[in-house]
Amino acid sequence: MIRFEAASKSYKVNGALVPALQPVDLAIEKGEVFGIIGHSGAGKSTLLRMVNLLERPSSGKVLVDGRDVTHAEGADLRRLRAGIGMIFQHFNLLSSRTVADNIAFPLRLQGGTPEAEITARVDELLKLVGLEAHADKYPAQLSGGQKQRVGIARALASKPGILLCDEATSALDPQTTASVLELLADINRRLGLTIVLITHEMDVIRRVCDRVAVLDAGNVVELGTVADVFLHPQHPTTRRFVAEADHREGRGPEYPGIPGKLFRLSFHGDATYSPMLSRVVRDTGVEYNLLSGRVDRIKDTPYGQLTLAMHGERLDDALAQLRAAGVDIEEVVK
Ligand SMILES: Nc1ncnc2c1ncn2[C@@H]1O[C@H](COP(=O)(O)OP(=O)(O)OP(=O)(O)O)[C@@H](O)[C@H]1O
Repeated sequence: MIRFEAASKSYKVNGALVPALQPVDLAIEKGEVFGIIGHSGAGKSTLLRMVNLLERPSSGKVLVDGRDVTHAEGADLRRLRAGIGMIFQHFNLLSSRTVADNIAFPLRLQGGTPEAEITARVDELLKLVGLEAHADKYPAQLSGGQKQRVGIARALASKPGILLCDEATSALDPQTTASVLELLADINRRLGLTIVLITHEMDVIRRVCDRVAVLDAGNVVELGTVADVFLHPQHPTTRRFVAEADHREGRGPEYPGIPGKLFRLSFHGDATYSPMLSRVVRDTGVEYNLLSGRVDRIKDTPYGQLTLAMHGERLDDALAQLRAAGVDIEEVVK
């Protein structure tokens, strides 16, 4: 539904062209929540803003719903943008307008919608984002989380098929972040909306996204389902993001003198809650020390990750049994 075909971007700085994004090939499916993660300056905003042509690619193409929109102008561009909502880190609300008027703003700007219809739509959106009681307040009277809810309602006013989220939770505390992400997941499920979000936090990706692209210095260096990328990060940049999200320990020097080899065991889905480790340990007689562990969720699916030091004569057998039961095992170099 959204395709980048060798889409690149360079900016003119002091007369010289500076590359921000190398040619990117990427397909984002209808109805998925797609995350783009990268450090500051990696090119995330540039890539996101090419979807609604706030930035035009310097080369290559952008296709939305199968249509090449790279050079869309005038009415075509307006139609494209009406079908794509956007929310921002700092909400970008109009401070002199009430919540209801902020939400109604794009419909009034667009024109052609009768006022009674606008009022009904605003009521519906206020309910969707849980702000029924705040319609007549001004942005300054709202918390950050409430402001972002207004931003979301406003972005959905013209019933877009795509929602772009530009660091939408970066200015919010962890609890408010969780509730806004939950709202986005709910909207995705209920309205079948395609959501593309950019973030520098792996935890945001883990909570709501189906797939993720990792950007590094203008290149997509890793792309896959969140479970694959989160549990088996390949690129050094991805590994760093995952380690930050995990507060992960388990690298050699922290465990001097621990006998055996170190392994990271990853469980995903039903395997997470099955007692297979104790079964295998009993059966093979291997010994283990638990060095670190975490059980959590990737979107709606449980996962677990344990770092163990294991030793025993039948270690290979134990590893083979665990693998056969669907556990991913990675040896950690001490
Ligand atoms: N309008 C512009 N003019 C010149 N250079 C730009 C412009 N916009 C972005 N850049 C440069 O392009 C590169 C990518 O920027 P971009 O904003 O896409 O990265 P980002 O990953 O979104 O970073 P951040 O997380 O800090 O917003 C950076 O080096 C940035 O300085």
